Amino acid sequence: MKLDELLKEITITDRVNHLPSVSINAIQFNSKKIRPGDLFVAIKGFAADGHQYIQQAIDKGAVAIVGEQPPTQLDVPYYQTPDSRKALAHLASQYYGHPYQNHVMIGITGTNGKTTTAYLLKHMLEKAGKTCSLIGTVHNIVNNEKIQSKNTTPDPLELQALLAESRDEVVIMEVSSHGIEQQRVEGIQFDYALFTNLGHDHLDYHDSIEEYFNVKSKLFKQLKKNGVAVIASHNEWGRKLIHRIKATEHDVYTFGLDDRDDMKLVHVCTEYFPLIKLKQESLEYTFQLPLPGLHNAWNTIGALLTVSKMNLSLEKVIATLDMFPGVPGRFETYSHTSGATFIVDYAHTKDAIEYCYQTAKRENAERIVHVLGFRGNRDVTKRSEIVSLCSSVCGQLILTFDDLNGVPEEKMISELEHLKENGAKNNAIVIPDRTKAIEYAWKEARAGDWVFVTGKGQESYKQKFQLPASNDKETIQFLQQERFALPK
Ligand SMILES: CC(=O)N[C@H]1[C@@H](OP(=O)(O)OP(=O)(O)OC[C@H]2O[C@@H](n3ccc(=O)[nH]c3=O)[C@H](O)[C@@H]2O)O[C@H](CO)[C@@H](O)[C@@H]1O[C@H](C)C(=O)N[C@@H](C)C(=O)N[C@H](CCC(=O)O)C(=O)O
Ligand SMILES: Nc1ncnc2c1ncn2[C@@H]1O[C@H](COP(=O)(O)OP(=O)(O)OP(=O)(O)O)[C@@H](O)[C@H]1O
Repeated sequence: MKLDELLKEITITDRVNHLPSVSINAIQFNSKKIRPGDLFVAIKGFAADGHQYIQQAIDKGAVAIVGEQPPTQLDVPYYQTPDSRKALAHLASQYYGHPYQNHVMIGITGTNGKTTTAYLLKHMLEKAGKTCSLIGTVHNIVNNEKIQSKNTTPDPLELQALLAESRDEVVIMEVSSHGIEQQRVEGIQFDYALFTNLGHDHLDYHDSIEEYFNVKSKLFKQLKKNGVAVIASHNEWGRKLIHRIKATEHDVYTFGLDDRDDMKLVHVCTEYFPLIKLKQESLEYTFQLPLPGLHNAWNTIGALLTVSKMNLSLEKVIATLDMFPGVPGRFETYSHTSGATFIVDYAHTKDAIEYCYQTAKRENAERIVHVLGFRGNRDVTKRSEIVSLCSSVCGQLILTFDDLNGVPEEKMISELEHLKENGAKNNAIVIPDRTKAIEYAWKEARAGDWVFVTGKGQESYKQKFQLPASNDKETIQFLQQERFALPK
C-alpha cells in the first residue's frame, strides 16, 4: 500500500521528508520486527519509549516513521501525530481494509465473565448455524482454527490481522480495560456491546474504580449508530452504565432481577447446575444452566439476551445449552477418592471467589479449602481484602505462588507471609510451590470438602515447580493417577 493511502486515516501535525508514493510492506510498532519497506510507529510505552528505537528501525529498513515527538532530520519521512497508539490502530485498520465491516461485531467487557460469556455466545450462535470467531483470553479462534492468545484484547496489528483473516460471519471479542485504554480497539465499530459487571481489579493500572468504570464504558461509544447495548443491572456499575447509555441514541437492553429488566431472572433452584427461570416480556423459560455457579446464570442470561436481539428463537437456543462443553479452566471439577471435590477456577477477584464459595455452600460443602495465589506485579491493593474473605470462610487457606511475573521469589514469599500474619486467621499456611500446595490439599482432603484451586485456570505455569505438571489440571491429574490414589 502507498504511504499516502495509509496516512489519510490519521492526524498529522508536522512532517519531514514527505514521500507520499513510497510503498509500505507492513506496519510495525516494535523495531525488532522491522523488515525492509516497513512503516515504524514509535509508541511511548510503560516500560520503554519506541522513539528511542527510531534509528534502529531505519537501520533495519524502515521506510517511514510515525511518532509523537517533533520531527528531527532523518533519512526517511517522519510524521508527527498527537497519539501514536491511536494512529497505530487506524493505520492497521486501513492497511487491512477495515475488516470489522465484514462481520457482525460483538464486544464484551466487564471485570468477570467475559470469557465465559464469549464461549456461551459462540456455542449459541454456532448451534443456530452461524460461523463465529472468538478473540479473547484463553485463545483466539478464527475460521475454526485455534491461535495462541497473548493478551485478552490483542494489539491493533494482531487484532486487525485476525479480523481480516476471519471468514466467519460473527466476531465475538473480549474487550479488556487495558485494551480500551491503550486504544487497541480504536477504529472498530461494534454491532453489540455487553457489560457483565465491575469489581475491584486492575487498580494498579487505573487510578480508581471510577476511572476503571469510565474506561470500560468507552466501549459503548464504539457502538454503531444502530448498535445494541446489553447491560447487567444487578450490579451498581451496570446500573450507572444503563443510565449513561440511555442518554444516547443506542438501544439498551438490560438483564437482572428487576421487573423493568428486559430479561429477568425470576428464580434459581440451587442445584450443582442451577435450574433457572427467566422472563422476557410475557414469556417464561425454565431450564438447567450448562455450568455450575450463580455467576454463570448471569453469563448465560447476558448471552441469551444478546442472541434474542439477533432474532434467534430463545426456545431453540436454550435447547442447545445441554451440549455446551464448558470453558477451559473455569469451574472444572475433579474427584478425589475420599469424596472431596476439587475445583480449578480462574477466579482472581473478590466477587469471583464469593461466587465460588456460594456454590460450594449451596452444595452443602462441609468444609471449604482454598489454594490461592496472587499474580506478581498485578493489583496488590485487592490482596488483603481477598485473604481476609477467604480466611473467614475457609476451613483451611493455603497461600501459594501464581505467576511471579518478574517479582523475585523471596519478595513474593514475604508478601504471602505478611498476608497470612495480617489478613488471615490462624487457618492459613504458606506453601510457595504451587504443585506442593495442591498436593498438601490433596493429601488432607476428606469427604465433604470443596477444595478450590484458583487464579490460573487453564494457564500454563511459568515457574518450574516440583511435581511434573505444567498447569493445575495436570497437577491434579498427576495426584489422581500416580501417587495418592487411595484404595476404593
Ligand atoms: C502494561 C501494558 O499493558 N503493556 C502493553 C503495551 O506495551 P507498551 O506499549 O507499554 O510496551 P513497552 O515495552 O513500554 O514498549 C514501548 C514501545 O517500544 C517498542 N520497542 C521496545 C523495545 C525495542 O527494542 N524496540 C521497540 O520498538 C515496543 O514495541 C513498544 O511499541 O502495549 C502492548 C501492545 O499492545 C501490549 O502487548 C502490552 O501488554 C503487556 C504485554 C501486558 O501484559 N498487558 C496486560 C496488563 C494486559 O493488557 N492485560 C489485559 C487483560 C487484563 C485482564 O482483564 O486480566 C489484556 O487485554 O491482555
Ligand atoms: N458473571 C460473573 N460474575 C462474577 N464472577 C464471575 C462471573 N463469570 C465468571 N466469574 C468468575 O471469574 C472467573 C473468570 O471468568 P471469565 O474468564 O469468564 O472472566 P473474564 O472477564 O474473561 O476474566 P479475565 O479478564 O481475567 O480473563 C471465573 O473463573 C469465575 O470464578
